[in-house]
Amino acid sequence: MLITVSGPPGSGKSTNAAGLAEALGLDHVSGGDIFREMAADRGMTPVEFNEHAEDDGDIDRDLDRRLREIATTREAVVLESRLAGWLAGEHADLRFWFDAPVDVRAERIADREDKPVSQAREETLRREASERKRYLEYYDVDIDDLSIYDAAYNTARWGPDRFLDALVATVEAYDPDDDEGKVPIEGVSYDF
Ligand SMILES: Nc1ncnc2c1ncn2[C@@H]1O[C@H](COP(=O)(O)OP(=O)(O)OP(=O)(O)O)[C@@H](O)[C@H]1O
Ligand SMILES: Nc1ccn([C@H]2C[C@H](O)[C@@H](COP(=O)(O)O)O2)c(=O)n1
Repeated sequence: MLITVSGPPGSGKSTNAAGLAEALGLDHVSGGDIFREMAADRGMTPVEFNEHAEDDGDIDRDLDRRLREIATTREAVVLESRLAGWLAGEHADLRFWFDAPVDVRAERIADREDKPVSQAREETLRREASERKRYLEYYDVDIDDLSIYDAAYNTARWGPDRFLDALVATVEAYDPDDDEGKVPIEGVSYDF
């Protein structure tokens, strides 16, 4: 089984993808971990590397190529990244989208990164605008198009434990032999 988890910064992808993988006995592959490894290899912090990615399109393409490779060759994985659902395409059994209001996400990020909420909010909005433009330019992907997802959640509506229970229940209700309503992914240029 391949499950993808996508969403904006601070939506709870890493935390809940890890929990889901553990609950289901699947591997967890985090785009964030690979991104941080790539930053460390170049002697940069993730924040510096993020800024660098705005000028150097090869960073997104390199990360996304690695993630697509994983999506198309591995099984029994929860794959989590901004574009995991788009990258996995038809290889994904289930594609999830997580989100939360920007004020909530800014608070979470401020807490996680020990910075003022106003700074986290401003950085997050700026980064999202930059990513939106890059994904359109590189892959013809409109990140605001949620039509490809099998389920989209506002993680702020659920406490962490109840959210994980809801996710596990959704996966358990999944029938791999039933393709009814599955949205095909068309028009993406996997041009890494
Ligand atoms: N359902 C939830 N309810 C409340 N808090 C949550 C929930 N899910 C995750 N969180 C908290 O939100 C914070 C951000 O989560 P996480 O790091 O998983 O986000 P992310 O989407 O992976 O972010 P990024 O894209 O920036 O790496 C964490 O501190 C996590 O504990
Ligand atoms: N093309 C990309 C670029 C970045 N990501 C992810 C990986 C991390 O979770 C995150 C970077 O950290 P953040 O900006 O949220 O602090 O973005 C990706 O999935 N695809």
